[in-house]
Amino acid sequence: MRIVTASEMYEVDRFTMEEVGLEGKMLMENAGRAIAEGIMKEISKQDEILVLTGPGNNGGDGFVIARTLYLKGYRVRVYSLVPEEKIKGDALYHLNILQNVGVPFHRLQNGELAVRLEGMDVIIDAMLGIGTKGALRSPYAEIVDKANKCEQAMRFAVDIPTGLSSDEGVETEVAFKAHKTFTVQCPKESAFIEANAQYYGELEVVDIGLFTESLVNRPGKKVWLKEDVVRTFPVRERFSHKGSHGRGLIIGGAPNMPGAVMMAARAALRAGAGLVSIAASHHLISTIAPYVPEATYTDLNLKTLDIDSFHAAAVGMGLGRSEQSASLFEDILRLANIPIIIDADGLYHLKKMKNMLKEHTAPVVLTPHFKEAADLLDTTVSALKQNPFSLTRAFSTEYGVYFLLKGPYTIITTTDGDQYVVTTGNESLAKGGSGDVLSGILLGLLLQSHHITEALCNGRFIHGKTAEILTRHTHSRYDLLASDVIEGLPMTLRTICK
Ligand SMILES: NC(=O)C1=CN([C@@H]2O[C@H](COP(=O)(O)OP(=O)(O)OC[C@H]3O[C@@H](n4cnc5c(N)ncnc54)[C@H](O)[C@@H]3O)[C@@H](O)[C@H]2O)[C@@H](O)CC1
Ligand SMILES: Nc1ncnc2c1ncn2[C@@H]1O[C@H](COP(=O)(O)OP(=O)(O)O)[C@@H](O)[C@H]1O
Ligand SMILES: [K+]
Repeated sequence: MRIVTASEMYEVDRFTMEEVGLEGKMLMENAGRAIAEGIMKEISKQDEILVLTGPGNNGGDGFVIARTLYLKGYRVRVYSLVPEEKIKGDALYHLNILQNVGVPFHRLQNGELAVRLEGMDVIIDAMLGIGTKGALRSPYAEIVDKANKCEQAMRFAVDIPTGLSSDEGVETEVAFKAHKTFTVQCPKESAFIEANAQYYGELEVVDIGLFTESLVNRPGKKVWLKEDVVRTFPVRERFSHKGSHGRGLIIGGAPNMPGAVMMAARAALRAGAGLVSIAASHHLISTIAPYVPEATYTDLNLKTLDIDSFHAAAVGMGLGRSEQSASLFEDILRLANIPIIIDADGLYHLKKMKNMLKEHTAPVVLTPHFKEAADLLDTTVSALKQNPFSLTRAFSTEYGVYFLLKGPYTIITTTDGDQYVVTTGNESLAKGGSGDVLSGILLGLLLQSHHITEALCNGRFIHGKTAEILTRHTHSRYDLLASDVIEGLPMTLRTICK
C-alpha cells in the first residue's frame, strides 16, 4: 500500500480526474460515504454528532459524511468554520445538497462553540486536510483545542487530523487528537512519525477509487502488509536439502555477551536457515553450544575463517567495543564478499569507517535503532524522528546500503531509495535482546530469499507479528522475553507463511 506526501496525493487526484476522467464531486461522494460507513460501525443513533468543516475539500468530505449519517437517522449537525461564500467547487456542490436535504447547518459565531461542543458524543474533524500549510490560524487552533478537551466525545478525523502536515519534517503545535483517523486512499507520510501517533489514533485507509498508478515509476514508499508476506515468503521445496536454504555465519560473542549470538543463531534456524555457524571466541563456544546444538562453531580467527564460503553473515551482536574488536570488524568488512548484516557493536565501529561502505561491492544491511542511526548519520535522535524517510533515504543512496531503521514503525530503505514501513509488534519488544533476535531472523530469511528487500520486510514483519500473537494468547506485554519470540516463531510461520 502506497504512502504519499501531499504533493504525491495531489498528483494522484489530478491523474484520476484529468486522465481517467472521474469527477471530483464523485470522488468526494465516495470518500464521504466510505468514511461515514466506517464511523457508523463505532457510534450509535442516540449519539449527538458534530461535524466541524473547513473551507476546502476536506470540509466537502465532511458535508457528505454529515448527509449520509443524517439520512440513516443519526442526530448530526454541521458547523462550518468559514462563511458559506468562501466554500467553492466540489465542496460547495455538496454543501448545497446538504442544505437541500435539511441537515442542520450553522456557521460558527463567537461564543457559540463552547456551548455546542459540550455534551457532544461524537466530533468529526473535516476542517483541514492535505491542503494545510503551516501552523493553525484562528479560529482553527482554538476550536481544535476545545475539541481535544471534550473528554467524553469520540473523535474522528477525516484524511488527516487538522493541524498536522501530510509530510514528515513539520513540528506540530496544536492538532486535533483523534481516536481514529479515516485516511483517503493512501496513508500520508506523517502517519508514521512517532510524535503524530497521539493525533492520528487508530488509522484506517478508505478506498475511494483513486488511481495510484501515476506514481509507479518514482522511488516510493509503501506499507508492507500480510498479503505482501504471503506473496513473497520463500517456498520450501519438497526435494530441497539443507544447502538449498543457505549457509549463514554469525560473527560475535564477546566473553560478557554470550547471549546475543546464541539468540541470533537460534532465531535464524527457526526462521528456516539451512545451516548456521557461529564464529566466536573459543572460550565462549563451550558455553553457547548446549543452547544451540543445531549450529556449528568455529574460532573467531580471520586467518582460518573463510567468510565467503557462507551465503550471508551477520556481525556485531555482542561483538564488544574494544580496539581489538574494532580492527576485527574492519577486517571483516574488508574481506567479506557476501551479503552482510551489521548490527549493535558493528554499527558502533562502523561510525568511524563508514566511507569503506562506498567501496564495498557486496550488499550491506544496517539495522540501527534511532540512537545508533542518529550517530551514523551525524544527526540527533529528534531530527531523525522528525525526518526519518528523507534522512535514511539520503544515507542509503549515498553509501549504497540497505537501511533498516528499527522502531515501532520500522522503515526499510533500499539502495535505490525505495522505502517500506513495517508496523507489526508492540511494546513487549522494548527489551534487551529483541534486536539480536531480529538480526537472526533477517539472516535466516536473507539466506532463503532471492530479494534482499523482501527478506528484510518479511523478517521484520514476522518478528513483530510473533510478539503480537504471543501477547494475545500466552504472554503479557511485560513478561515477554526476546527468546520467547524465537520460540513463538512457529505460530506465526504456521499461520501466515504456510
Ligand atoms: N479529488 C480530490 O481532490 C479529493 C480530495 N479529498 C479531500 O480534500 C482534501 C484536500 O482538499 P484541499 O486541497 O481543498 O485542502 P484542505 O481541505 O486541506 O483545505 C485547504 C484550505 O485550508 C486553509 N488553510 C490551510 N492551512 C491553514 C492553516 N494553517 N490554518 C488555517 N487555514 C488553513 C486554506 O484556506 C486552504 O485553502 C483531502 O485532505 C481530502 O480530505 C477527498 O474529497 C477525495 C478527493
Ligand atoms: N514499542 C515497540 N513497539 C514495537 N516494536 C518495538 C518496540 N520497541 C522495540 N521494538 C522492536 O524491538 C527491536 C529492538 O531492537 P534493539 O533496540 O536493537 O534491541 P536490543 O539491542 O536491546 O536487542 C526492534 O526490532 C524494534 O522494532
Ligand atoms: K481533517
